[in-house]
Amino acid sequence: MRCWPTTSRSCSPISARMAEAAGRTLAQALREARARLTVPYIDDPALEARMIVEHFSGTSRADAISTPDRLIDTTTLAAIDAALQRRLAREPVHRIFGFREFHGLRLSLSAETLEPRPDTETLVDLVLPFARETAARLGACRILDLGTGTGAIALALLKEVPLAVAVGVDISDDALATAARNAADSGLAQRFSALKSDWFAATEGRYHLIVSNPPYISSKELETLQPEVRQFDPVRALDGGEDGLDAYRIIAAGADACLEKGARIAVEIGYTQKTEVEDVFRQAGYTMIAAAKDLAGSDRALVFQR
Ligand SMILES: C[S@@+](CC[C@H](N)C(=O)[O-])C[C@H]1O[C@@H](n2cnc3c(N)ncnc32)[C@H](O)[C@@H]1O
Repeated sequence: MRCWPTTSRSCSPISARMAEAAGRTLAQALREARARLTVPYIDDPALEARMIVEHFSGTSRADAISTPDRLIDTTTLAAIDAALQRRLAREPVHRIFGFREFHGLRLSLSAETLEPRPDTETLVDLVLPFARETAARLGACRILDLGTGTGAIALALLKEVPLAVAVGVDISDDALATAARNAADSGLAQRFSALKSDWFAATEGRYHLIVSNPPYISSKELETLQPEVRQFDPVRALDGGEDGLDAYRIIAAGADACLEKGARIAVEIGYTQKTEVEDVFRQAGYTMIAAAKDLAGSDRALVFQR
């Protein structure tokens, strides 16, 4: 662009305004987003930049390769810019989007739901054969999901086991509303009930399978969590009490009254907690019959039976 000698202003503000008015190409938007996200606390800036740009521009990886020169309009650029600012303020990408994929389901998030983690799919996969076998043998599998949050575990099991029904318990009204919405959005509402309860306090009936990813971080560890977790996941979903085991003790002590004969209890655990959680359930009369590690090779899910 030509700068007229009669003006004392430098060229760049005019260039910036013109570029803004004209938008950016997809390749430019991706490059700029990656550069902005290149900060010490983001492990993979290229990946996160791509997720944000693709989400707000409605483009795909294939578009970035086949049509890198396509123009991104200024409204979309403003949305990308706002998302990048939120990410730089440590908000996780899926919180910014408002949803997260879990076991093939798209789950909405809300203020009081934990963002479901891929590690939790380990628990789902570990109990699926039992849920399928129970449903095939009895014509039903009744599942109780304690601390359901978005409904992630219960809904993933319902999706895979058409004869199963589930009750998702939570103490948070916001989480229960989100779980119910996720059930409806996933076409699973007829087999899912959201129940407000302090663990077992309001539950009724007996179940073939209890599943839970309870809060399991010790209270003193909470302060050491990265800001993405500490500031954006609800504390009630994280805080497991002084030693992180409070919820396991409550579940182990209260499960018996809710279990059918031969029923199982499956819990997610923190990667250092296998022995302690096994002890908690052993003292309550249960035997550990299966355990699984997550994709990183850490202990992640345990299954118990009387
Ligand atoms: C770690 S989050 C798990 C959420 C979801 N199941 C998942 O795996 O993504 C724990 C959940 O337990 C719920 N919770 C905490 N205290 C509870 C209580 N006393 N009774 C019932 N649910 C509780 C929280 O609200 C939160 O949704």
